[in-house]
This record gives sequence, structure tokens and C-alpha cells, in this order.
Amino acid sequence: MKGNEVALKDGYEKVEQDLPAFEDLEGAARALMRLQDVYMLNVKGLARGVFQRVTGSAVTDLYSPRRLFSLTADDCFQVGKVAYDMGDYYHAIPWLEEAVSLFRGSYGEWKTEDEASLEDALDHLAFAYFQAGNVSCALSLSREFLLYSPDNKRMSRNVLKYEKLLAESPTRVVSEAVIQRPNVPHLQTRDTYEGLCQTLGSQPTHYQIPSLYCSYETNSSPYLLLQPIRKEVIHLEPYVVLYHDFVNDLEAQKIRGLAEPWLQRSVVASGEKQLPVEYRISKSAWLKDTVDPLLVTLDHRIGALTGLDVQPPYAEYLQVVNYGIGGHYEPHFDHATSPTSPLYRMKSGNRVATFMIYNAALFWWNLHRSGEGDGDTLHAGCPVLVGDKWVANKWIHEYGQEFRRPCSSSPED
Ligand SMILES: O=C(O)CCC(=O)C(=O)O
Ligand SMILES: [Fe+2]
Repeated sequence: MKGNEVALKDGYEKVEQDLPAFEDLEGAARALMRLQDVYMLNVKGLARGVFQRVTGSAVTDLYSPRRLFSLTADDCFQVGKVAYDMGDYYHAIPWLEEAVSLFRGSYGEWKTEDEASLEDALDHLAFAYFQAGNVSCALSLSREFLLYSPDNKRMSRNVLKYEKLLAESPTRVVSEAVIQRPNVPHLQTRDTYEGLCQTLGSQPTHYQIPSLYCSYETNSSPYLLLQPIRKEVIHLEPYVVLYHDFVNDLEAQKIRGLAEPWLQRSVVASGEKQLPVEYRISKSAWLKDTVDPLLVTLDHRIGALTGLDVQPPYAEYLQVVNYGIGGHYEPHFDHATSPTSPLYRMKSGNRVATFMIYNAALFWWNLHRSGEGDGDTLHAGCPVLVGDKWVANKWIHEYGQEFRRPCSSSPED
């Protein structure tokens, strides 16, 4: 190799691990398809950098960022190809359609960063349509492909095959097979979850229910006497309360700054292991109390408000979580639902309560007083559409709270 090639190779190897790899492209593609599904967005809008909701034939603008970043034909092709390679033609088709349409519009212009071409997009889209049962679309796209590459034998054979199929069964001409979105196990939960994500301010209006009240909470703690926290009871069974302005902007900024250098891909408990999974996409870091006095202050505040023991091992370190665009946490429980869960490694029992900070803080009991998990605590973090999102979790365990939250044998308590 010549000197400059060696230098180029060395330089590349130095930065290689910081460059996006296929996993990152795939993750970005999946994130876009997730936003498309959960918020019912159209691909044309997403490709232009705007969010438009499609309901039936109506298109409504949800949000337009101040600066538009559009995707190129090649970008759309790469997204479509990720779906295509998974056999997911439901998502592959609209993204490849967009790629074809953008490639057609710029035919003849050659961008050095493009990996794919109009022919590649037509080829994949034709096959995706064929797989989805739409032979007439597959045929016309294949014919279009042959205009550009008339010598392609495979495509000529496909055209003959599609023509034959259509001649045998002309009904296929109009057969617009409805392709189902790839199935996920709990469809009922999925529909409820997505419905909630789509509804801004979806909390019920409950000011007429006397048991759901607001107060200045001191919890008889000297710590809170001079500065009570505004508490709002949100729900009774399960018991959920909101503490307004639990942290101020400076504190929130500080927590983010402390966590930032330690952020890693989030994992979930799966059997006895901790694994990264598609249903939880975020980065997180654990912050010990010794990291900064602010963490000690937060523990005092949580302890004073909830009356619970939040010293290790009765509570976990603070988990700071950061979601980027498309990041999410699908419906889940915070408590262990299996006795082999790694959550029990702390030997302090299950996660009895969650204290989740996002400037305000939300508190709820995960377990009934019997120790049984409360199935009504199923909750989620909707995919992030714009900007990024931070939350911090303090999980409080069963042991150590025996006199603070007395147990009961009634399954309802
Ligand atoms: O991000 C959210 O809103 C929810 C986070 C959550 O449920 C969790 O981290 O366990
Ligand atoms: Fe959670």
C-alpha cells in the first residue's frame, strides 16, 4: 500500500468504533417505523421532516419543526430495505414507494453518498408488492425497471411470470391485498397503549371526585415543614400521586450532567439475565449517593414524602434514563413477575413502589399489601417524537418498609 492509503486506513481504524454501524442504521429505521405506527404518521411527511397524521383520507399536520431535515431517496430506500429484509412488506412498501418517487424525481443526478439507485428501489418494491399479493403493481414496476436495464434476465423472467399469473387469474389485476401490520402478542394492550400515546393530555378530568385532591404535603416531616411539596392524588387503585416541581430546573440539569458520561444502552430483566430489547429503547445510568450531595438530598426528599426507607439496600440507586427520537418503553411492570428475576439479587424483596422524577415526580405502589404484584400498574413511555426525554427512577423495595407500609392479607389492599 502507498503511504497515503496507509494513513487513510489508520485514520479510519482510529474512528471506526465511533462511526454508525449497521445496528445504528437498523435502529434508526425501526424508530421511524415505530413513530409511523404509534402516531399514525404518513411516510411522505416523515421523509420531508414533518409529522402528519393520517386518519382515513384526511391528513392533519401534527407538528413541523422550525428547520426541516428531509430524507433523501437513498435514506428512504435504506429504511424500506430494513423492513424488506425482515419480510415486513407492510412497512417496506410505503418507504420503497417514497424512495422510488424521489429517485424518479432526481434521475440522472448522481450523489456520491447514495448506495442505491432507482433500479434497486424498483426491484425491491416490485418484489415487495408481489409478496404482498399485488401482482399488477409488481408487473408495472418490473417493466419500468427494464426500461433502465433491458438486459436484466432475472427481471425479464419476473415480468413473464407476473404476466402469466395475471392472464391465468385476471382478478389479480385489482387485487389490492390488505397487508397486516406485523403482529405483536398483546394486540389489545397495543391498541390501548397507542391510543393513549396519540391523545395529548389524556388524563381524565377528575376535579369532581373528592378522593382525588390536591394538598401541600409535609407528611409531618420537619424536612418538608418550611417547604411543602404540592401533591396531587391522581388515582386510588392503584394509588398514584404526583408531586409537582419535585426538582427544579437546575437540579434536573445537574442530574442529567452527572448521568451523561455513564449512559449505556438500557436493559431489562429477562429470566435470570439483563438484556437489551426492542421494547425498551433508551440509555440509562445508575447514580450512587456518593457521586454528588444532590443525590443524598433527593433521597431525603423522597424519604420524607413517602415515609419509606430509601437507604440501600431498601432502595436502588437512582436510575437516570435518556430517550432519543423514537426511544420508548412499551407497557411493562416495574416489579418482578417471576421469582428468578435478577431484581431479587438485592435480597430486599420485590419493588414495592416506583418514584419517577421528570421535574414533577410520580409515585405509585407496584405491589398490593399482600406482596402480590398489582396488574393495574402496567405502564409505558411513549416513543419520543421531538427532542429528547429524561426521567429518573428510584425503586423502593419491600423489605425495610414493614412498619412504614403494614402488610395485609386482603388481596385488594
Ligand atoms: O419513560 C417513561 O415515561 C416511563 C419509564 C418507566 O416506566 C421505567 O423506566 O420503568
Ligand atoms: Fe416503568
